[in-house]
Amino acid sequence: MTRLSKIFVSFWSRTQPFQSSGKVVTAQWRRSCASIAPAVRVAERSQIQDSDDEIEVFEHQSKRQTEISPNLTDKFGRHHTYLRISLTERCNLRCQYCMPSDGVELTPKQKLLSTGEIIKLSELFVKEGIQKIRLTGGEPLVRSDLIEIIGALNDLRPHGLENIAMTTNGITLARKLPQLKANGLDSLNISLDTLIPAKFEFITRRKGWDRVMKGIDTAVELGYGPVKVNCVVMRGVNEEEICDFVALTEKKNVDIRFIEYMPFDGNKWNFKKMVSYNDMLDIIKTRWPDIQRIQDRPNDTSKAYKVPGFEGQVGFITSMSEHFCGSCNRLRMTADGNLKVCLFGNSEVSLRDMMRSTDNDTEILDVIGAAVQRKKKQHAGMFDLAKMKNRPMILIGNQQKFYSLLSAKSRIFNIVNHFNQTIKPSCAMMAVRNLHVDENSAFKYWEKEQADKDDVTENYWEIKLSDDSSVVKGDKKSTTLISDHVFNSNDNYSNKQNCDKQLTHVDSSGKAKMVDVGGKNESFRVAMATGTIILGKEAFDLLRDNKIKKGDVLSVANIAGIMVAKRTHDLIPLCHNIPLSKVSVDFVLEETTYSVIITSEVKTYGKTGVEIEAITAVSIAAVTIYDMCKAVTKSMVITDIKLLHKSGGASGQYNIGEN
Ligand SMILES: Nc1nc2c(ncn2[C@@H]2O[C@H](COP(=O)(O)OP(=O)(O)OP(=O)(O)O)[C@@H](O)[C@H]2O)c(=O)[nH]1
Ligand SMILES: C[S@@+](CC[C@H](N)C(=O)[O-])C[C@H]1O[C@@H](n2cnc3c(N)ncnc32)[C@H](O)[C@@H]1O
Ligand code: SF4
Ligand code: SF4
Repeated sequence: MTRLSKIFVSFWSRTQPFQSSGKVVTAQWRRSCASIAPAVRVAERSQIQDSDDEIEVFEHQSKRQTEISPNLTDKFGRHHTYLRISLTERCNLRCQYCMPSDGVELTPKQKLLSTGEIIKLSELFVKEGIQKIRLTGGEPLVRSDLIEIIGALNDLRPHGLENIAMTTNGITLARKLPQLKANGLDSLNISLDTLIPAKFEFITRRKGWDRVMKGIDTAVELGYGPVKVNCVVMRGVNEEEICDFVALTEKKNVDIRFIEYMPFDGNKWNFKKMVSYNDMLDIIKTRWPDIQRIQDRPNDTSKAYKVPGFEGQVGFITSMSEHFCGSCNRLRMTADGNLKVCLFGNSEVSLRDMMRSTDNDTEILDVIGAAVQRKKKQHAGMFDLAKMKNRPMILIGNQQKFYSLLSAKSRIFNIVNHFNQTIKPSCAMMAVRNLHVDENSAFKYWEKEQADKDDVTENYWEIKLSDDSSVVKGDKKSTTLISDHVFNSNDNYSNKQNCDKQLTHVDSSGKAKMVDVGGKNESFRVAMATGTIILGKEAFDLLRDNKIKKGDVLSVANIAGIMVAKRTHDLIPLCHNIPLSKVSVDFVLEETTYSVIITSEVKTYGKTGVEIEAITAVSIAAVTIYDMCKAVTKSMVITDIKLLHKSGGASGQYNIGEN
């Protein structure tokens, strides 16, 4: 059968119940003979010969009766009724999976779409058949004209716009939502990857967990239902929290959507970090075996599930393991005005330039139509995607610029390398550790301190930064000064703590003692710790590719961390022997700094906390990595070991940065 006749059959069959994936689906979509014509023209124009199997196109029952323009119909018969507009490249978070810690180089303002241009393009698209517009970014809430834009979109309803939606990180949502709703915002998706505040700070590199939670609650209170919560699941980062997220749906009308981690330029995607739909479902089924698959909403990216009796629901966005390109109805507009017909496609056309050079809408529509025609049937598959060039999720700009931005951490790594050759390793360790305390500000402070010193004596060293070849000069004395600066602030903290509290591990005669915890109440206790080992390029590459001669480094380090957590009381003199209910040790490979970030989580139901166990697990995992890689290099640095989070017990919750 030729492709053309297949399309005819396909359209005819939509007026009948038809068979799909083994079950009968009643076609909700009705289309007049007249409206078939454009699709036939599409097929003729693109001269498609026998291609792969026909794509099933599911369209939802639209209140709108106007025809979808052929400009928005691709050669596979998919009607594009959903436009995602990125309003900005800027963001007040720095999620690890989305953007580098230093941010991305921003496009100059004059190259970004103005308010008027966004509204004009939206109108053009709506008149062609777009029924839903989602505002996204970057972070759409940082755009000051957001309320105005939503109001203007609201005015497009008579032309057929049915839904105005927004995806946000929720940081400033609670305050702004009432006005956004009043202006016409219909639906809300809010991103939240963890229920642990300290982990939020780790993932997003910023504080704000409680503000996001407040945003979610405000959205529920204002009647958004269900509020969709996006959770990108990454192995070793938050897959342990999947059930906690599901539990949230018991009392809240939220739709928690677990998203498979997707590869974008610069986000260090790695197959091992991705937790697949099936794996996530298995985890949930261990606690709720009766979780049920429920009807998806039309054109949803997610596969919907519900625990019987729970108010909300959960879903899985399976872009990697089971793509949903067959029912794709999406187009995207980047903040600098490029039309992107596929999230993973790298072909883009500038509607901004068209719009700025002509008043003729037909010319713009022709460009849109041609781009839609070029849309591929589906994305390339996760392994190929990982190798492809595509914008980072947040970045709207030039790829090379993005790559030339070296993170502060990689600058620090260069410094370590240099230190190791020129001054005492202990100084290097100190400087690195202190720069790590707050890598940006410490680095700037250090640069500022050294900027005026241009005489190089034997006590001075100089460092060439590989990103811009600039030279930073310093001396050993001032390295120590930086150390004093940072240590002092920490010392102040610990001195204060010591003043406030009596020493619990020393008796009245000054002799060390083990605290008697027999009288304490038992409670559920959790501790999380983290640490970093900087390996250097050679060892890092070998470890990443699992080619270290001694064996599978991360597996051995994982076991070492778990084992030692259980034996902590044998190693740390005054530590109690605590029955642990769980120990996990996870690793994130940081390509830019050639380092491994280790996190551990330890749980118990007992009379005393497990932070020492968590810190010990991280420490020994790091030392194990060192041991297994030392044949490759000896200049590895173990650094930044610290407690991230502690909860349970009478002393309350501790989150790094908060207390
Ligand atoms: N493959 C693919 N995945 C997408 C696309 N759009 C969104 N996603 C995935 O969906 C996740 C959540 O995106 P959202 O901005 O909340 O949008 P959405 O899921 O399309 O939202 P709804 O309109 O509510 O269906 C993203 O992180 C992606 O993983 C797309 O066009 N293609
Ligand atoms: C790019 S953000 C923009 C909107 C807003 N700043 C936010 O975070 O919700 C849109 C969605 O993409 C998701 N996302 C970003 N990078 C991703 C990745 N590598 N894999 C899967 N989802 C990702 C985010 O979690 C978020 O839900
Ligand atoms: S996912 Fe959203 S909140 Fe996070 S960095 Fe990207 S744009 Fe910002
Ligand atoms: S990958 Fe491309 S074709 Fe597939 S669903 Fe996403 S935008 Fe559509």
